[in-house]
Amino acid sequence: MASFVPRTVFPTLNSLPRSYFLGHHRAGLNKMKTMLTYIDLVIECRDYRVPLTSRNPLFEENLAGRERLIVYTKQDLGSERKQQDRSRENTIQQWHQPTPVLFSDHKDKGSVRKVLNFARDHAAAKDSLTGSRMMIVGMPNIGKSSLLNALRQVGVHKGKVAHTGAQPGVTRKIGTTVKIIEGDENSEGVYLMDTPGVFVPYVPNAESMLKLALCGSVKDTIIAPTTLADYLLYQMNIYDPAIYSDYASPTNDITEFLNAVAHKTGRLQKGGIPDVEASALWMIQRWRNGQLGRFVLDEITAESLERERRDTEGLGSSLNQARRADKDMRRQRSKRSPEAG
Ligand SMILES: Nc1nc2c(ncn2[C@@H]2O[C@H](COP(=O)(O)OP(=O)(O)OP(=O)(O)O)[C@@H](O)[C@H]2O)c(=O)[nH]1
Repeated sequence: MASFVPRTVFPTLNSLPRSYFLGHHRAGLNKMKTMLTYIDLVIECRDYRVPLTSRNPLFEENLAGRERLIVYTKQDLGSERKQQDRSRENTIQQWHQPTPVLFSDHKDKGSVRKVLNFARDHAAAKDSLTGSRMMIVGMPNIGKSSLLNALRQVGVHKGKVAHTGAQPGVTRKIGTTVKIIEGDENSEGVYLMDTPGVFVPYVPNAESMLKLALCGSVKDTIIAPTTLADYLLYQMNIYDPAIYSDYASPTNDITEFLNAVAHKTGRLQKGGIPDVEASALWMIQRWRNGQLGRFVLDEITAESLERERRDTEGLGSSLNQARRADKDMRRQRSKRSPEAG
């Protein structure tokens, strides 16, 4: 029997939107800038599955001058092969030096405690009677509010305060400031401020947009579910096609794959026609929940990290240029196909 050969490249989709920088992202970022004078530490979240793609240069440019801790969230969703994970994490930590880096899973108290210990040490070094104020920032749906809730739970044993959700944009305004470490006779304790997710102004290539959408940073209405599922199939095949063996045989054909999933899971329309869209959304959701393999989407090597730094340099400051380019692209796309907008 011929062995299965996965695709080694995903087709370039020039018509894919490359921007998702919304009004409340801009407003949120502006507000964060005005709050910066009150902040001692910025906790910047990035997604463990896309360490490169979830970097938003806007934070570095706009929140400069404050110490930063980078936390890679959703560690549990990107790890299955422990040995590889550790080596990847070491490479990431070296890349960021001297900025400190931690990895978190909001349900793992050990990893949450590491963030708390960092915050405690940082506050202690400041040695202020009025305590310490920190701000948590990151791309939409990256897990900021979940981490804030977990820090509060582990730190001061109080329940959830910030709303969380599986779609981006649950937090739309700078709002909840919560105590995460109790004070004592020397200090008032540590407070953390939640902020809305801010998307990168312009995504450098279509594949990065697919990665961000797959990880949930973009609303599911922006990219066709079958396109996203095709990208997921491409990534699953590179990782190990056996992870979907309950639903389909190894394939590079998204229609064949979704038809098989629809039949296997009973997602059929009238007359037994496979509901490919519902099947696509279901597969994407399963992957997002870690039920369809846990693996990262960004290749992490010293070279890929350096390449990414070069590619995204200056992207934050070229916001207007990025917006114009995106508008042009949309205009061209709607001329070609009215349904693609
Ligand atoms: N498996 C896993 N899921 C997580 C983790 N952190 C957050 N999530 C999930 O990711 C989704 C988004 O989490 P939120 O905390 O609402 O993300 P946010 O960054 O505050 O989102 P915005 O409101 O868009 O700014 C939710 O479904 C969370 O349950 C994590 O460490 N592991």
